Amino acid sequence: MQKNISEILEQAGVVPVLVIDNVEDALPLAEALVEGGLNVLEITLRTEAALPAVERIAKHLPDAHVGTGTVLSGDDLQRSVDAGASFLVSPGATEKLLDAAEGSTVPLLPGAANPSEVMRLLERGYRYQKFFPAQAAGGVPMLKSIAGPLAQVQFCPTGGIGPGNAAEYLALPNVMCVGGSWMAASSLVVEKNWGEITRLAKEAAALKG
Ligand SMILES: O=C(O)C(=O)C[C@H](O)[C@H](O)COP(=O)(O)O
Repeated sequence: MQKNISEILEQAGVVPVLVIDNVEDALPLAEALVEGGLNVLEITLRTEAALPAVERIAKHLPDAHVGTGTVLSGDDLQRSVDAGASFLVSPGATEKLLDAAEGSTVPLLPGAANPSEVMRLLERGYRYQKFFPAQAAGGVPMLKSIAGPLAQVQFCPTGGIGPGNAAEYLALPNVMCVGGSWMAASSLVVEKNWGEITRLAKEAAALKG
């Protein structure tokens, strides 16, 4: 259910959240990010190209840990596992999704946005959670407040995080990594500007401290 997810995410520091429109971009994009020092990649299931992209990266880039994001259902979960995803990320959590994840060997990082959601996930055994949408749901002050009563939970905040505020999140004791799309903006992917993506990835990787 969540076995090994902390090892994958803690060493990641920053997790690029990717929207891939063209499967041909998958390998050069992943290579550019790995070259910049970011080797844990989340590919959102928002495009037709997402699952073929996961397959390609899982097969050809052993240095990368590729997972899927926007996992909303048991079906999304199964298709991700079949494509070779090594972790699964959901923006929230439903009972149906959590039931489906119980039988999965690939770990799930479910999302929570407030203390009740965090507690519900804890009841289901999830000590590692995505905090989404991080900035809109209260950002760094919210995570500091949650750390009081719910200190045992480690978060990967995502949503509205960029080079200007990522370090502030990463400095919190209850943050194991942050996620974000800034180092692989769609304009850079459309231009195939892999060099700039590597440069931004290097900057992001340096934030780990
Ligand atoms: O698709 C999912 O599973 C999500 O939860 C959404 C992503 O985490 C955000 O889209 C990334 O947010 P930005 O870095 O603000 O672009």
